Amino acid sequence: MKIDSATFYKSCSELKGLPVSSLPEIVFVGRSNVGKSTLLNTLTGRKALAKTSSTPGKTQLINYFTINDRLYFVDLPGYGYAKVAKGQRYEWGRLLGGYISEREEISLVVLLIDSRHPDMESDQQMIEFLEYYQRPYGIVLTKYDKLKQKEKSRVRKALKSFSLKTKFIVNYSALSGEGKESLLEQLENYTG
Ligand SMILES: Nc1nc2c(ncn2[C@@H]2O[C@H](COP(=O)(O)OP(=O)(O)OP(=O)(O)O)[C@@H](O)[C@H]2O)c(=O)[nH]1
Ligand SMILES: [Mg+2]
Repeated sequence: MKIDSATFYKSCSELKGLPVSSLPEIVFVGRSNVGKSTLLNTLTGRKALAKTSSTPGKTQLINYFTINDRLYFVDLPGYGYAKVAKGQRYEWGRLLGGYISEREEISLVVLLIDSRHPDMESDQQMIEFLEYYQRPYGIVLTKYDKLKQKEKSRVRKALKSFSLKTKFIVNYSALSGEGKESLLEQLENYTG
């Protein structure tokens, strides 16, 4: 797909605040700090569309962006960040889990996994969750620029053992732009 326009639409702190429109939603999930908001910015070519931070836990709400006036990209709070207060973690988990399991408009979940750590338990749990609720999902390996050559061949192997139902695996670097075109091509199939 080609992105002609991308604008912030709204933030939701509760499931009942989600938009009532029936546009398809492509959702970006992953551990805190994996690069979800950064990916949204590089993918849309809008540097400051989504707020990013080097400190985990930046995105705390469900953020909607309107793409080409016909679908939404949705940026979610990350999971797996131990330093977040317990009550807050519970709250995010509830929001995240409720959204993914119940939201009918979701056409694809893009699961971002740090290419340096492809075997985190929380990511495996997310994959199980997605498969349980029969959500179509694809995997993006982020921060690919940080990998050494030797590590690159190891990553996919590690992933393949537990992510059998993924629609795609794309290597992505926000720094070099690697993976951007192939991810856009994959997303084309889920624009409704
Ligand atoms: N080297 C490198 N750094 C990246 C890449 N993508 C993201 N980062 C850095 O990773 C950090 C976290 O990025 P965010 O996009 O804010 O991460 P997030 O997943 O939205 O995090 P939360 O909102 O806390 O869940 C920032 O310092 C980014 O600059 C990448 O492809 N390569
Ligand atoms: Mg974020």
